[in-house]
Amino acid sequence: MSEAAVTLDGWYCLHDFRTMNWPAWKAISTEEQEQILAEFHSMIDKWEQTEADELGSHAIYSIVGQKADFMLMILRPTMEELNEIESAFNKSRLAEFTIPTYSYVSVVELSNYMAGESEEDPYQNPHVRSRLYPTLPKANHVCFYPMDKRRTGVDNWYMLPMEDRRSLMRSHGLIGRSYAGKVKQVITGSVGFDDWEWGVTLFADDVLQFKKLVYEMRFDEVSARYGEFGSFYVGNILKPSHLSRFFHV
Ligand code: VOV
Repeated sequence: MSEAAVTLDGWYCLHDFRTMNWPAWKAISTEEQEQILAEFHSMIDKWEQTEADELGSHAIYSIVGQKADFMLMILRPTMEELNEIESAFNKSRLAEFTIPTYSYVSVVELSNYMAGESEEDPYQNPHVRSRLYPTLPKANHVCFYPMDKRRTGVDNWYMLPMEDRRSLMRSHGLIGRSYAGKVKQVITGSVGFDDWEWGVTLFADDVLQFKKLVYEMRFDEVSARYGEFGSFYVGNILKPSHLSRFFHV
């Protein structure tokens, strides 16, 4: 049996994708739309307070293409809190005008492939903590997709010796690092939680950097040989101050 990777696990994560029922939204009065958006704004105000208190984080992006109109990404210390937020949104008036199209449940994950031999408790290390409990960047763009590592025939990631996986991940990390300052990644683990093994959420101010990074990684062995990918979602930041423009019909 291969040595299992040991993970450090941070905040729980929900990606919630919604499509707007624009015909229904258009059918109500402007006044009613304003009341509904005010309720949504007060929900976001609460999330912002939680983020300021460093007890969670969130991101709201409009999604380009027909897979969804917008995405809520929520990070919280417990699965119960994620569920409460999801449920509060579903009970809000705005939700009556949305159609759920996709969701993803996971937890922020760091693996020990790059970890050194240290006696310290990684959960006390400020750098590790900032990655396990991140304040999501307010970058112009987001890119989300779920992925697996292959388990077929000779290409079985889970049967590779730890040392081989470590060296493959080192090469992966080097490519990633060359995008420092351009793309920020949040890797969330979802084994036992959702249909794929990881969620990959990338943030960038220049949307083209997603394509460049993902493409470059396709040629790197860990992605070329072992990566399997789900649907990609790409979008633009939806700042609270721009919500009325987004919902204006
Ligand atoms: C923005 C750049 C970037 C950087 C710097 C980076 C670095 C690193 C490091 C150093 C490590 C290992 C330690 C840890 O931190 O966990 C990882 C880990 C991981 N990555 Fe990564 N990755 C990036 C980016 C990045 C992308 C774009 C993808 C998608 C792959 C692709 O082909 O589309 C990805 C995937 C992953 C996954 C699924 C894991 C977990 C693998 C496992 O088997 O456990 N990742 N990653």
